Amino acid sequence: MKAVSTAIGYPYIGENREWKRYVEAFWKKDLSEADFALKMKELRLKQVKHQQSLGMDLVTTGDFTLYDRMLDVSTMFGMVPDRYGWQGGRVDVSTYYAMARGTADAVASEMTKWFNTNYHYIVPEYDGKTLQLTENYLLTHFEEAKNELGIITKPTLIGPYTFVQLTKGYDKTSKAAFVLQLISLYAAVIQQLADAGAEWIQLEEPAFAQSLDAEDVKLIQEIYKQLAQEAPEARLMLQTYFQALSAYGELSKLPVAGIGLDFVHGAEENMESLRTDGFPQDKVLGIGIVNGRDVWRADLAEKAEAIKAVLSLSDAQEVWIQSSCSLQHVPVTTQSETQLEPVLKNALAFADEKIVELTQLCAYAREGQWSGNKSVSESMEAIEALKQHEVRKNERVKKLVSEVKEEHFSRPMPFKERQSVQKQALQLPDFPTTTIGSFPQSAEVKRTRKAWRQSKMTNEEYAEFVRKETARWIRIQEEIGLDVFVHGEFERTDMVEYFGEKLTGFAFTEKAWVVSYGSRCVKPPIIYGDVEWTAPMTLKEVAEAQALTSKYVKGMLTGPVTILNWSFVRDDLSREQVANQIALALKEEVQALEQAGIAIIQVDEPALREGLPLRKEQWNDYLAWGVNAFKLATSGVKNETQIHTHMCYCEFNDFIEPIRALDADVISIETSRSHGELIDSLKQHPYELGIGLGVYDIHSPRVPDIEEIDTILNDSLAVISTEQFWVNPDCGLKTRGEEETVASLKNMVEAAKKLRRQKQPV
Ligand SMILES: CN1c2c(nc(N)[nH]c2=O)NC[C@@H]1CNc1ccc(C(=O)N[C@@H](CCC(=O)N[C@@H](CCC(=O)N[C@@H](CCC(=O)O)C(=O)O)C(=O)O)C(=O)O)cc1
Ligand SMILES: N[C@@H](CCS)C(=O)O
Ligand SMILES: [Zn+2]
Repeated sequence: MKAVSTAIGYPYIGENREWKRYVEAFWKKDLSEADFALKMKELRLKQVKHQQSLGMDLVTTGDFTLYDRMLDVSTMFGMVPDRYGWQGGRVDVSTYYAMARGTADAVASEMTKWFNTNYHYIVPEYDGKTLQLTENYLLTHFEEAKNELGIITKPTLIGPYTFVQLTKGYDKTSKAAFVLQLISLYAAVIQQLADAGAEWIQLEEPAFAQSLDAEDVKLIQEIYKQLAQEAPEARLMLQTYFQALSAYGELSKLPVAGIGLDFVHGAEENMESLRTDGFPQDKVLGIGIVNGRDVWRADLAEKAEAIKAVLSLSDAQEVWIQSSCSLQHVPVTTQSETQLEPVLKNALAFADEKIVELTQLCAYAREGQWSGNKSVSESMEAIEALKQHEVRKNERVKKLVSEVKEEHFSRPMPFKERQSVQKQALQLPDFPTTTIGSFPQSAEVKRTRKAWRQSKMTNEEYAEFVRKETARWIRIQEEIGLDVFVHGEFERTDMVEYFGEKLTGFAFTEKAWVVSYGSRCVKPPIIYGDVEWTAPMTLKEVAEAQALTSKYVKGMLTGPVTILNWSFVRDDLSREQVANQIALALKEEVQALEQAGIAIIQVDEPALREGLPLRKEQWNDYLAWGVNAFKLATSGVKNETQIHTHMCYCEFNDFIEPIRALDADVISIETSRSHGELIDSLKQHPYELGIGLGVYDIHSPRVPDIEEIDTILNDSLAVISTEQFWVNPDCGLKTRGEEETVASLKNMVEAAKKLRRQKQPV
């Protein structure tokens, strides 16, 4: 039997985030377009060569992007909305980045979460224009690897069904025209690749793992039938991931040469499908066996058993031993980490280490046995050593978790009554204005933090810097005229990493970056032990800020589910158990803030929705414990204390009920890029708690004018009453410049004042 090692994709940022530096240098005009193109090409080739040097049999191309791979497909097919002034032909790099980031004249395209990950893609917009093949970038990437390195790679692109599912702008009537054009263009791209010598072309179809109805299955069958007819020579590898393949019986018969299944996140169901329906003899089976979503070293013996079990059910003549999904969701290599304690480091595997595991498992699959390989026992020992680590044996945490009772999950007074108590206590004006938490992380803020981290500054000097920056922004907020202030989060690198550094059970890394959106990266902490609160984490900064003003300063915490979903999490406990540990730690912080006189406390949960399973039938289970974890952290406060939460980067239209279940007194949510849709949704599902719909997009340097905000506010009045109405931007302002932030917020405050005048009884 033939066995091939491969990965669905590889992280493009580079070991030292070189990719990010080049992209941002180009944006700042520190790099010319020609030099930028050259640097990108060098990086692509380096990454292909590197993966081959690790022993991988079949390296992927097309997993590299200048911003986002969904945007790559949109622009390849000429799906460029008119507002960017594109005249046809090749989509130049400035139009490409205009779509991603917006310009002074044109708002950016919408951005949202990629399935259940912390990666965000640019939502394709279909506006009825005829699609066209502008440039086959996949061919360029394939040919450069072939010609310059002599490596025949496997080009990959987001598959047509997933692309259609994630595109906005068509309706029932225009869908058929859109899909038909799209298939022909996909076929043309694929055929060109096959003609150029690509032996395999990979189509990524994570949407095949979502819940599919009969109509979806029919559409998929039509798309793939048509593709096979139009590109008959191409060998297509259909990759599904993040869950088991839905409608396996029908979809495993699609006219493709191979199918990849996720045997990590959909293992049981995929195994059951193999047992029931078998695997087509004429197809290659992709066995997604090494977890592309975690950072843990694989237990090779266990994985080998799993491969054996799959093989016994499939009878495939050729298998690919591959990652469960693209490795873009994990950092590049553990070798860059110099500070991690050995027991932990030894139990970790990032992308490069996972590739080595794939090659080892592939050799096993090929030979049917381990041949003189120490890796199996080494992996078992590393995992066992971590299991026995003291950090997993915290009796205080175990006791606290065991003492949690039903009453800890809810506030004693229902919302309506709390609302009047809080109205009385807080005495805020109608349409109170506020921000989401962070203010610009200027170059000076980042430089100072870097100097402190490198011990070039004492703790006291750094704390004094943060205090001054906070005080400056308290004055700025006073000048702007906001009603509820924030301290600005200047002490934080990242809203999750910061808490990870303060709580026990977390490890943080030096270079373990993954892309979150565009060039923005995050360094998820690693939860490897029991999570415990040992001392206040945010109190000093918030209390100092509060002492500087008579306005309320919101306490600012990241919620338990967001900390969980944006970290790499130990796999020996359930996610629910870890969420409850985090919630109990946050509960202590909430109480510390309240005792210090902080009257409004915001607990952000932007990642609650992203954690939803791909299958709708599994949503309730997840939401039950997710919502409870939030309530566990926030319900212990007095009735007068106002709990806020915040969410962003997601579709809220089907999420109003879970938001209500949080029972937060106020939620601020991102809506400016999809305001109309949320208003429609709120019409259908009235919401009675406090709510602030984001009034401007914070991803773009563009300053919204008063009229624009005014329109959004007035539209919102159709679904939100004065008693519950808050005014705020979409999200935190850490990525923005100071000047544009102040100008935007002044306009926001003016628009709120206008609304107050408009609503005043005459
Ligand atoms: C709200 N969002 C978040 C998500 N996930 C998170 N974990 N956190 C989030 O806030 N998911 C959804 C969204 C995604 N949004 C963003 C927004 C912005 C960023 C971002 O700006 N990332 C930064 C890295 C942040 C950070 O940790 N910065 C460090 C500096 C690290 C660094 O690069 N230092 C440089 C020196 C810098 C200098 O000299 O000026 C170096 O060491 O060389 C810090 O602030 O100290 C990014 O740059 O990408 C992410 C997600
Ligand atoms: N409080 C955080 C939330 C981001 S989702 C911020 O303002 O950056
Ligand atoms: Zn946000």
